[in-house]
Order: sequence, then structure tokens, then C-alpha cells
Amino acid sequence: MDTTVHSSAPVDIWHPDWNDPFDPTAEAGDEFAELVDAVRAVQEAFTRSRTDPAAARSIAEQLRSVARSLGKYEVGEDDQIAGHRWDLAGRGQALAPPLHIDEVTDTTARGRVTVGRFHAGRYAMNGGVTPLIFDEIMARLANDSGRAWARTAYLTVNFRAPAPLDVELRVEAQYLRRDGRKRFMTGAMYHGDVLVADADGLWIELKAEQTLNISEGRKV
Ligand SMILES: CCCCCCCC(=O)SCCNC(=O)CCNC(=O)[C@H](O)C(C)(C)COP(=O)(O)OP(=O)(O)OC[C@H]1O[C@@H](n2cnc3c(N)ncnc32)[C@H](O)[C@@H]1OP(=O)(O)O
Repeated sequence: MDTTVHSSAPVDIWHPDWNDPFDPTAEAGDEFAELVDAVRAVQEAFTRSRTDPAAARSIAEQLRSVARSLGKYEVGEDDQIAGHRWDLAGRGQALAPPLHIDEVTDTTARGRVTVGRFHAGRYAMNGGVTPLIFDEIMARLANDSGRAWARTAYLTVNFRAPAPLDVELRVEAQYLRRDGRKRFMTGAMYHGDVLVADADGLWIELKAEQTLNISEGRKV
């Protein structure tokens, strides 16, 4: 069985407003996209498997070897590529479901996502994954169009129907209004015409002293 979670052609571009210290699309190109797809394929294949003890031991050793190989390329968070590739589904971050953002305007964003069993609860999308997808697209919209950096203050998700696996879901976000530093957003997720979840959220523009990399005490 083909266990790859396929990514379609990249449709989005890196956005220079995002405070990234380099243009990640200029580095590692398609080869990095292949690496992310491979990591996602491992996640999905692992979830689908039922290994015997010998296979589990052998594959675990192979994966540790892969981790050691990647460890040779470890860099600081600002310099890593995962999470900074705006042109890739889920920004090339393997935790994030592979959300393709097709369009972002001043007030709307739309995308699509297909998840497999790696992101499943039981026979449907895990209830913790749905907010991840909303956070990704709503945060993207909240922070787009030259707006100053804002972080999620709350995100409320209503689960309206089970979100099926292995089929494309549409995701939409809308920028409702601004009130001082507060940006109010909504989101919706559909399977065909069926609303599977909706969300509302608040993003708050950061004050200068809040824009620190809290791990390293540097400006972000
Ligand atoms: C797109 C790719 C990028 C991915 C980014 C993904 C986005 C994320 O997931 S960010 C990570 C998750 N979020 C966080 O870690 C944020 C943690 N929280 C914080 O840092 C702070 O609470 C922060 C910055 C949100 C707000 O703190 P602070 O600046 O002190 O807010 P504060 O001055 O008290 O409040 C400002 C206003 O917001 C309101 N407010 C603050 N928090 C909330 C809340 N949770 N609910 C409702 N209202 C709130 C306050 O009442 C106040 O309203 P008003 O101006 O009317 O009096």
C-alpha cells in the first residue's frame, strides 16, 4: 500500500513580512520538500503498521540511524528550514498536518488538507488536530498583509461532524475585525458541503517586549 501523504504542487510563496532571517525557499529547494514528504511517509506507515518484535527492533535501529544522520545538520531554531518553508504544505513542519494554503487576501484565507491515520483519533481526524489546522490558517491570515506579529490568545473549536480521513477537506478563515491590538478571526472546515468544524479565535498584536525568542532571549 502506498502510505505517502501526497503533497500537491506548492501554491504559496515565502512572505518577507514574516521576520525570517533568510529566504528558506532559496535553500534546499525541492530536495527539502522530498525530505518532508519522506518524514510524513514514515509517520503514516508507522501508524498503519503492526510489526512483529524483530521488525520493530530492526526498524527502530534504522530510524535511530536516520536521526543521527539528521543530527549532524542541527542548527538553531531561526536557521532550521522546517516550519519556515511558506511554499510547502504545513510550512514543511512534520507536526503540522499538510495544509496547502491556496489563497490569502487582506481578510480571507482558504486552503485544503488531507490527513491519514497518523492524524486520526478513531476513524476520523483527531480532535486535537483540528485546532492545529485552524491555528495554522487563522494565524497566517492574522499575521498577513503587513500586519505586526500577533499570537493566538484563544481558539475555540466546534466539532460539527466527524472529519473523514484520506479525503480532501476545505479550510477557510476570515478576518472579522480589529479592536486595538486584538484581531478577531473565524474559521470553517468542510468535507464537500458538510461543515465538519468551525472556530473563532483572538490574535493579539505583540508589544515590543513580547517579541522575544523566549528560549534564547533574542528578538524575533
Ligand atoms: C502562521 C504560522 C505561524 C504560526 C503561529 C501560530 C500561532 C500560535 O500558535 S502562537 C502560540 C500560542 N499562543 C501563545 O503562546 C500566546 C501566549 N499568550 C501570550 O503571549 C499573551 O497572553 C498575549 C500576548 C496573547 C496577550 O498578552 P498581553 O499582551 O499581556 O494582553 P493584555 O494586554 O492583557 O490584553 C490585551 C487585550 O486582549 C484581551 N485578552 C488577552 N487575552 C485574552 C484571552 N485569552 N481571551 C480574551 N481576551 C483576551 C485583554 O482583555 C485585553 O483586552 P482590552 O484591550 O479590551 O482590555
